[in-house]
Amino acid sequence: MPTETFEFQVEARQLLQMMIHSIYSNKDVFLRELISNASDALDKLRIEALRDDALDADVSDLHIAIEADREARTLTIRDNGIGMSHDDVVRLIGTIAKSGTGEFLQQLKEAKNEAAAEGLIGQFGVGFYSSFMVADEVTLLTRRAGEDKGTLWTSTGQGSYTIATADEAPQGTAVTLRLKPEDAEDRMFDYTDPAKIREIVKRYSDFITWPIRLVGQEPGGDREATADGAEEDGAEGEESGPQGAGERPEPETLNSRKALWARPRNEVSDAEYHELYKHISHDWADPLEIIPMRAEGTFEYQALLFLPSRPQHDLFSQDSKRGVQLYVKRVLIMENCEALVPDYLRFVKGVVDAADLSLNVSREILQQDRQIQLMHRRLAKKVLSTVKEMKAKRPDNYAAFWRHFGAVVKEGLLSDFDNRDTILGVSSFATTNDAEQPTSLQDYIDRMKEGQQHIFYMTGESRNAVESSPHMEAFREKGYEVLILTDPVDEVWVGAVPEFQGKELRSIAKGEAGLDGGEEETEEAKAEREQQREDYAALLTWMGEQLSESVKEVRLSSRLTVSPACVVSDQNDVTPALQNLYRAMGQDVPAGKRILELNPGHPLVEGLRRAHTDRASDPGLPGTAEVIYGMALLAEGSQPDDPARFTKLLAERLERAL
Ligand SMILES: Nc1ncnc2c1ncn2[C@@H]1O[C@H](COP(=O)(O)OP(=O)(O)OP(=O)(O)O)[C@@H](O)[C@H]1O
Repeated sequence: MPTETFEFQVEARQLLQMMIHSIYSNKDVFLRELISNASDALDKLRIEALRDDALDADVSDLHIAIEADREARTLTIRDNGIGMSHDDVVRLIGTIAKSGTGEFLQQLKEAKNEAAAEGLIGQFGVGFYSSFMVADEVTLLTRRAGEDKGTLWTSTGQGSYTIATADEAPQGTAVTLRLKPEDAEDRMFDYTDPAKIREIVKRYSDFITWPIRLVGQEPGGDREATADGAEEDGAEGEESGPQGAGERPEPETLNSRKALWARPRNEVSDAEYHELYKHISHDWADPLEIIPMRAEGTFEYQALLFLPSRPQHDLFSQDSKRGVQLYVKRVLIMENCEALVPDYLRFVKGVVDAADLSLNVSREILQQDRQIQLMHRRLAKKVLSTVKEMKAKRPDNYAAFWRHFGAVVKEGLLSDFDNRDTILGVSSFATTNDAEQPTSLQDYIDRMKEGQQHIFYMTGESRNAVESSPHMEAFREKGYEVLILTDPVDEVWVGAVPEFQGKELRSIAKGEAGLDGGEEETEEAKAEREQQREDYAALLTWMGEQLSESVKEVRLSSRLTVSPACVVSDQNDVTPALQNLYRAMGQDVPAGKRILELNPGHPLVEGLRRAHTDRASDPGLPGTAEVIYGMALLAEGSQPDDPARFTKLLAERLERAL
C-alpha cells in the first residue's frame, strides 16, 4: 500500500506548534509520557489476553525497551503491548479527541507568561505530542496484537503526517525520535546519554510495574555499574546489574518496579507517590491528598487513593472515565473499576490491590461481588474521613478541594444514605454571613440567633440573585443567616435532606417563612396580624381569582419588608429551577402553580386594597394585579408569563401617574 499523507486536525496542529516552540520548559517529561503510554499498552494486552483465550499474542516477556543511538541521535521507546491498528493510529494519533481542547488552547494563547502556560499544560497533559518538544521527526511503528500487518506513522509535526502499511512489524509499538540538537540552556539535554535516561526513568517512572530496559549500548561505554538503588523486591526476578566486559550487553532494567501501595507510607517519598498518581490519572499536576489503606485478615487488600488538586475536564460528563484501577496480587485486571467507588466520589484516582479475586472477573460480576461491595463502602468512608481531617487540619487544602469537588460530593446526599450525616458534616456552603468564606452547618448552628428555629437557605442561580431576592428581606432585618445554594445539585438534595443535628433545613422561598409565631411574638403583633388578615381578605380572594391561571393562592407575607410582592412555592412543590433541571435531563414535569405573597406594609399593595374597596368595578384594577405579579417574578429573576403584555400594562399605569 502506498504512503498516504494526512492533515492534522486543527486543534492537534495548534498543540503541536506549541510543543515545537517548547512552551513547556521541562522537556524531560516526554519520556515519562511515552513510558506511560507503553505501560498502558502492556496493561491492555494483559487484560485482553486474560479475557480472550483465542487472542494470538505473545505475552511471555512483556516489557518496555529504550534504545538510544548516540551517533544517529535517535531514541526509541518500544513496547510489546497491545499496539494499534491502522484506524487506531489515524483516530488516536492524528486527532485530539479530548473534550475541552479548544477551550484549553484558547486559554493557553491568552496565558500571560511561561509559568501560566506551564500551569495550563500541566492541567491538560499532551501525552504523545510531547515527543515534539525534543524531536524534529517522530516515527511510530505499531502492530496490534492478533493482526498480521503493522502501520508506520511519521511526522515532523508540521501540519501533516504520513501513514503506510508495514509488512514486518513486531507486536506492539515503537516510537522513534530524531532528537533535536542538544541545547542545555534551553533544557534540551542529550537524551541518548544513558545517565540522563536512567535519571529520568528513576525520577518519573520507577514504580511502573513492567520492566523498563535500556538496550543497545556499546560494551564498555560510559555506562555505570548499575542503576543506582535498583533493588530486588521480589518483582518476578527481573535481571539487573552489571555484566561481564566484552560480551553482548545484557539489557539493564532501570526501574525498581516496586508497588508503592504495598510499601509502608514512611518509606515512600511524596514525589514517588506523585509520579504514580500522574501515571494513573493522566494529570500533570501533583495530587492534593494521598490516602494509603490496608486491610488485613480474611479479606486482604491494599489501596492507594488520591484526591486530585483540580477537576478533570469531563467531571460532569456522563461518559467520563471513573473508578480506580483494580489489581489482583500486583496484576492490573481493570483500568477504571467503577464498582469500587461511589459515583459521587468519581474524581478519586488510585489503585486497589485485592488478594482473593478471580483474575478473570467481569464488570457485571464485580457489581454483585460481596467483597467489592465491602471495599466500596470502606473506600467511601475512608475518603470522607480524609476530607473531614483536611477540613480540621489542612483548611487550605480542604477549601481547594471543596471548591472543585463540593458539587460532586453533594450528589452523595441523594445516593448514599448511610453516609449522609458525614457528607453534611464535611460540606461547606456560601452564606449571607460572610461574602468570601463558606460555612459548615455546625458553624451555622453555633451562630443561630435566639429564637431562630431552623437552618435557612435559598437556592438560586447566583449569590447575587439570592441576596437581592425579596425573600431575603425579613431575614436580613432579623439578622438571620441564610445559606446561599447555587449549585444545580442543591436544588435536588435539599428536597431529600430534612434536617441536620435536629435542625430543619428550610427554604426561605418555600412555604410560610417560619419567622412569625414562636414565643417572641407579642400580643400586639398578633392582634395587628389578625386585623390585616381581615382588612385584606376581600382583596386576596379577588386577586386569587384574577390570577388563577398563574397562581394557586394569594396571601399576605411575613417575609417582605421592602418589596411589594414575591412568589413562593409550597413546601413540597417542584421549584422552577428544579423544573429546568429535570427538563435539561429530558424529563418533563408540569409547571406547578405557585403562591403570590403581598406585603401589607407596602404603599402599592395598600393602595390597591383601597382602590379595590372604593371602586371594585374599575376596569384598570385587574391589570394592576397582573403588574404586581409580574414584578414579583422579575424580582426573583424569572420572567413575567407574557413580557410584552406586562410592559404594556406597566406603561399605561406609568403614563397615568405622570
Ligand atoms: N505505545 C502505545 N501503544 C498503544 N497505544 C498507544 C500507545 N501510545 C499511545 N497510544 C494510544 O494513543 C492514545 C493517545 O495517546 P496520548 O499520549 O496522546 O494521550 P493519552 O495517553 O490518552 O492521554 P495523556 O495526554 O494524558 O497522556 C492513547 O490513549 C492510546 O490509545
